[in-house]
Amino acid sequence: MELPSQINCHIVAMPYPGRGHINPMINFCKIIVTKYPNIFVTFIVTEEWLSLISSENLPENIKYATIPNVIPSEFERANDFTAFFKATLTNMEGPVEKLIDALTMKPIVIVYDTYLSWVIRLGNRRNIPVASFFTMSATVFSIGYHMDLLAQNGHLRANLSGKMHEQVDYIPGIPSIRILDLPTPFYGKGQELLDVVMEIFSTVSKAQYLLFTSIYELESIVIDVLKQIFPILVYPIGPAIPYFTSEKNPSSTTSIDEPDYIKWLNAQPNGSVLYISQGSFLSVSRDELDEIIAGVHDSGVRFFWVARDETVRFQKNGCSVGLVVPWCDQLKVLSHPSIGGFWSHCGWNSTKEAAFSGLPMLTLPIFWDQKTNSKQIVEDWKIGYRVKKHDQSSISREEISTLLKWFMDSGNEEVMETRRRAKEIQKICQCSTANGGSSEINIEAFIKNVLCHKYS
Ligand SMILES: O=c1ccn([C@@H]2O[C@H](COP(=O)(O)OP(=O)(O)O[C@H]3O[C@H](CO)[C@@H](O)[C@H](O)[C@H]3O)[C@@H](O)[C@H]2O)c(=O)[nH]1
Repeated sequence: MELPSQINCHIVAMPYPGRGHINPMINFCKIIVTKYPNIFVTFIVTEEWLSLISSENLPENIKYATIPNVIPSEFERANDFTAFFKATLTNMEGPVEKLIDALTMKPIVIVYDTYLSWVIRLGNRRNIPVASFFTMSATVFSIGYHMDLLAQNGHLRANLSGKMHEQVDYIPGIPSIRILDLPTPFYGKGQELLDVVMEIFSTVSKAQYLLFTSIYELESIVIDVLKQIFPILVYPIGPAIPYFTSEKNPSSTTSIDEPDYIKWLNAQPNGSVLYISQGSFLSVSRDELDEIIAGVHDSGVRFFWVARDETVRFQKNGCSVGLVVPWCDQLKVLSHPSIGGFWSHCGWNSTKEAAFSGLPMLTLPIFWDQKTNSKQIVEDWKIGYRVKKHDQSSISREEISTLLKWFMDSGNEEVMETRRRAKEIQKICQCSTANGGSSEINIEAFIKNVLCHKYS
C-alpha cells in the first residue's frame, strides 16, 4: 500500500528492556520505515539501554526517546529476574505516559512488547490503538493463552513430579508436547511469575492487534488456529531479524574494515566451525559451564564461542582450534560459509537466525520459552539435537566431547540429512521474507489496517 506522500504518520515502539526483545522490535521498525518513508518511529528505551544500543545505525526516521532508569540495571537482570520483571510492570508506565503526552505528533499506533501489558491501559486512556508484539513463537503464545486447558487437565499448579514426560495434546494448533518442554513459568524456573504471566496473556485480547515475530510457514497451523479464535487481528510479520541487510554469501576475501573474528572465519574451511552462544543474559550453572568448556576443548572440534564477560575462562592454553569473543554480529557469523552448526540456548531470535542461515543445531535451553523452541527445532522441524538427549540434569565433558565430534563429522549420514533439512527450512524462510512473501504481505496488511482505522 502506498502512503500519500504528504501524509506523515507516527508510530511509537515500546520494547521490553532486554536484548532478545529490543532486537526484533528495532528490526521491525526498520522494515516499516524502509517500506514507508513517511512513517516516523519513536523508539522508547531506558537511558541505560540507550547507552547500550546508541552506536547502532538507525534510519533517519527512527528516533530514540528515553525514560529514566526506573528498573534494575541490565547488568543485574539475571541476578533477580523476578524482581526485574515485576519492575517492568510497575515502574515504567508513568514515565512512558509522560513521554507520549509530550510528543508533538499523536501516534497512529503503539507497538508494545506483549509482556508490558500496561501499555493497553495507556492506549485506552489516550485513545491510541495498540499492537501487541510477541517476541516469542506463536506456539508459546498458544500455550500461554490456553493455560485454562493446562489447569483443566491437571497440568497447572499441580504436583508434576513423575509426570514430566506426560504429553500435552490438547493445546489448539500445536503438536503433542511433553510437560518438560512447556515454557518454564508453567512448571519450573520462573513459576513465581505464573500469576503475572496468566494476567498478561489474558489481557492481550484487549489490544487492537497481535503481531507474531514468526515465519508464517513454520508455524502455519497454530497461527491459523489463533487467527480463527482470537478476537483481534493477528499478523505474523516475519522473523524480525535483519535479513534485509544480511550478507547471505559473504565473500571469503578479507577486507580491512572487517572485525578480526570475520577474518578468522574467512581462514577456516567451509562448514567446519561450530558457533556456540548461550544468549544475552542467563547462563547455565558454573559447574555445568566448566564441564561444557572442558568437553568443547577435548573434542578438538573447531569452534567460535561467544563468552560475554567470561572470555578468559573459556580459553585454554595452547588451544589452536577455537576463537572466543565477548560479543559478535551473530547473524553475520551464522551466515558465514565456514560455520557448520550452532550450539544454542534456543532464544527465539537465535532460533530464527539459525533457521534463516540454514544451520543444524545443538540445543541447550535454559528457561522460559527456550525448552519449547528446542522441542520445535528437534521434533517438529527436525533440524537439531538436544545436548541432553536423555533430559538428564547434568552432562559430562566426555558426553559433550563425543556429541560434538559426532555432530561436526562431515561424513556422518544422519547429520547430513539434518543439514539437508536445515537448508529446506532456510528456503522457506527466504521465500517468506522475499518481496511478495508472507512476511511482507502481513506487514502491509497491518499498516493498511492501522491507517484505515486512523482515516476512517
Ligand atoms: O554475540 C552475540 C549474541 C547474541 N546476539 C543477538 O542477541 C539476540 C539474542 O536473542 P535471543 O536468541 O532471543 O536470546 P535472549 O537474549 O536470551 O532472548 C530473550 O528473549 C527472547 C525473545 O523473547 C526469548 O526467546 C529468550 O528466551 C529470552 O532469553 C539475537 O538477536 C542475537 O543475534 C548478538 O548479536 N551477538
